[in-house]
Amino acid sequence: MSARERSSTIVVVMGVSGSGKTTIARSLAERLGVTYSEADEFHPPENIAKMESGVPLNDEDRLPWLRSIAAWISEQERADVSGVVTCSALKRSYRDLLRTGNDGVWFLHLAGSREVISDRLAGRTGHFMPASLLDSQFADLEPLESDEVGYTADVSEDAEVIVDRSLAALKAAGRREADLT
Ligand SMILES: Nc1ncnc2c1ncn2[C@@H]1O[C@H](COP(=O)(O)OP(=O)(O)O)[C@@H](O)[C@H]1O
Ligand SMILES: O=C(O)[C@H](O)[C@@H](O)[C@H](O)[C@H](O)COP(=O)(O)O
Repeated sequence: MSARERSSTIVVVMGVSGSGKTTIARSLAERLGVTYSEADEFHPPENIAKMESGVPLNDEDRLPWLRSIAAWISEQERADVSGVVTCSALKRSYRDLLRTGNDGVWFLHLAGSREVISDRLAGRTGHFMPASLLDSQFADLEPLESDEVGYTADVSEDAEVIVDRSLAALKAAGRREADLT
């Protein structure tokens, strides 16, 4: 389907662990009135166990996980349904995999300093991801590039401000869902 024919949008909320993906994605999905999905639920159990034990995932570990998320996105697009999904999508090659064949993908990168994000992880409880993996997340991170469709938000802002700015960026990009908010 060409960009002109495309009508649904899938917002992929990306960034390192603790950047606010879950917080922002939930709120964005609610404001847009669209379906929401959490990337952590697509990990095979061995990936979760690996992260829990303090070992970062590598490209090989992430491949089946990214393929499952891409399949979810394709399903929404085939049904012409819009949605929001969290996915760290740290590397450009991961994002290429997610957008290939999925014309409606629009990335929202939650970008911030190691200091701010590490403070937030220190305050988060009940999550399998250890804060000790944050350095490896930053080492893998390749920020959203200028030719990639989407928007980069500053995580030091309040969540409501990030959501408002993201909705404005979606609207500026001509995505119909944002007109309804
Ligand atoms: N913009 C924000 N301002 C302040 N705290 C935030 C913001 N976004 C997220 N948080 C808090 O930071 C922590 C990590 O956010 P979370 O949504 O779990 O990130 P991720 O899903 O990327 O790991 C949570 O405790 C959350 O409440
Ligand atoms: O690619 C990865 O290394 C993981 O997907 C990782 O980026 C993700 O962040 C974890 O699943 C932790 O979950 P949170 O991002 O929700 O902290």
